[in-house]
Amino acid sequence: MSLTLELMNWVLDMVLQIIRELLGKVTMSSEPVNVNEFKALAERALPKMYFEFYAGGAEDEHTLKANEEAYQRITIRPRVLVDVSRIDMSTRMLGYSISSPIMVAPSGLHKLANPEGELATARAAAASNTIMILSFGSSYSVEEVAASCNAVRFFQLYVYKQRHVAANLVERAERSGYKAIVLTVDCPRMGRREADIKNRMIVSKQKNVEGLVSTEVDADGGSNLEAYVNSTLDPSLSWKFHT
Ligand SMILES: Cc1cc2nc3c(=O)[nH]c(=O)nc-3n(C[C@H](O)[C@H](O)[C@H](O)COP(=O)(O)O)c2cc1C
Repeated sequence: MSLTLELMNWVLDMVLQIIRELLGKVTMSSEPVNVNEFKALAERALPKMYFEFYAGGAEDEHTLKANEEAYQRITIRPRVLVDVSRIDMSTRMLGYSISSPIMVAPSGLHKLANPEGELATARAAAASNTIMILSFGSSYSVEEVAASCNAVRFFQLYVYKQRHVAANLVERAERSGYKAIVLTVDCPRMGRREADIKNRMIVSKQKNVEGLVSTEVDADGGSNLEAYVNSTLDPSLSWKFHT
């Protein structure tokens, strides 16, 4: 009798063990393993308007496609029988050591995807021992991101028609310990992002310019975002730039 009970318990344990393993495998296999799978998850998780803001490009998206295809033309040439047991991809950027030549590029409005927005991105940059480039159009302010973690931070600057805005942001970034200014020079006009127009993409409050300029926008037929950028950024910015 006791032998039968023992046997039953043993079988039950085995079954539970197998179920646990199976469940484990199911969870593991549904974990995203590459950036395309993360993108598919984001599409499911985010409102269409926000997903297309992050994932979309301008006009017919020729440049977006060309950028992705460019990576497919890069081939890594393996050199066999080389000791790769210890790999060091670390490098230096403007004198700062980073774990690999990969940094966080500036992109605006992270809070549309997650309430922690750029605070979380900066934490991830710190954990990966790389540099966070905070966008001028961040959802959290220069100061809030600086206070949230000790990642090496650069600040990306757009130059507004009102030059005092750029001066103010540079001063605040310097005061908050940002180590470099990354000047964006390819946005004298916002690209015509058709998905944003169709979605009537609303530009959220520009945290960094609160109190400096009016954040009210007249959508003027285009997307709210396009109208905002085109009415604020200085299209006359050139090599002759002076304050
Ligand atoms: C959703 C999104 C938002 C972006 N926001 C900014 C920005 O606020 N400032 C900026 O200088 N560049 C911005 N960029 C441009 C990126 O920093 C980067 O230069 C561009 O995406 C090209 O790199 P990629 O081919 O790796 O995407 C943004 C790009 C995306 C996709």
